[in-house]
Amino acid sequence: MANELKGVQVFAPATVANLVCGFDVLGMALQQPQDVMTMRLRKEPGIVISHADGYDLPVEPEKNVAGASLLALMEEYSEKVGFEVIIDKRIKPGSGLGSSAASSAGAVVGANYLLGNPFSKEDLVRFAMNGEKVASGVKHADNIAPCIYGGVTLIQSIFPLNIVQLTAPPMYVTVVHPQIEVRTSDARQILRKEVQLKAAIKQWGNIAGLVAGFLKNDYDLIGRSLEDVIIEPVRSILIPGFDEVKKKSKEAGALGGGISGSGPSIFMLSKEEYVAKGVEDVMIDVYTRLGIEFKTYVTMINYEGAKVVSEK
Ligand SMILES: Nc1ncnc2c1ncn2[C@@H]1O[C@H](COP(=O)(O)OP(=O)(O)OP(=O)(O)O)[C@@H](O)[C@H]1O
Ligand SMILES: N[C@@H](CCO)C(=O)O
Repeated sequence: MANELKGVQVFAPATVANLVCGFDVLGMALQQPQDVMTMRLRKEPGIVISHADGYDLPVEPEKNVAGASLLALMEEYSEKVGFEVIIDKRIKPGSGLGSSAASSAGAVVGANYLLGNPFSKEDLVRFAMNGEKVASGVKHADNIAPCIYGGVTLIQSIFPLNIVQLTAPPMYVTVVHPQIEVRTSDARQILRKEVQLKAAIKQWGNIAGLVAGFLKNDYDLIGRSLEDVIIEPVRSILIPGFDEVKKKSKEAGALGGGISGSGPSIFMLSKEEYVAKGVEDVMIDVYTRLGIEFKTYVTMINYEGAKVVSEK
């Protein structure tokens, strides 16, 4: 039954995909930043998108990731419906913090609520993956799943979709976003298509170690497993200051970290808040010296996914 309310406000969190070693399979939701969306049911079918931010993103439904995700949802809904969507992005597009996923996930979470929740979370991930296809050319769910489920998620399989929610201990996350844009589509194109067996063995050992570390609340194991021998060596050259930030953050006590999603943001995990703040000082120092504009966040893992926060 469609909700008779005029509209809802939805918050959709930033996410860190890959979590260093888990390319396309692991992701985590952050408490900050979060996109804000206002959604209403329309009397007429169709999608009307507008923006309350200065990013000049497309308004055509099939070009905007929110619209593409809603079109997929509408195709499976039993009746003809229409939505109005106002997007206020607080997660900069192309940041590597799951900006596209937040719009895709937020749109389908809001629509589901307005329609009286006919769809499961897994359905919503499936719909929102159509947005990722628009943004990066490929359907992947490592930002979408944590954005919808919250916490840390594992995409065990994408076709058929199998999402595993992982428990994870509280962690502080320090993020630096150098203000350069790295498009996910470009950052995927530069990757090698073949992997050496030796590197693959190292990588799947690290993925298994990281998942075990989360489930066992074992911070040392988490730290030891935050290593990527396949993707990071190729992509990190797109991010000035990457090696220095990583090295000095670990010296400051961080468990470890790496490229957030496809970059350019870098994230580091810490067990304690004072360490996370010391890591932020490291990041500020590196990017100030490099003369590159940047933004930092000290935040935490977010155990909640995108949600309706108020009815309007
Ligand atoms: N509503 C939207 N929000 C964000 N990006 C959008 C939206 N609609 C279309 N796009 C397009 O998607 C691209 C941004 O997605 P991209 O995946 O490159 O960045 P990201 O989501 O910040 O990074 P990552 O997926 O690595 O975390 C841009 O080309 C942008 O124009
Ligand atoms: N797994 C994706 C996340 C970015 O959207 C990548 O690294 O390309």
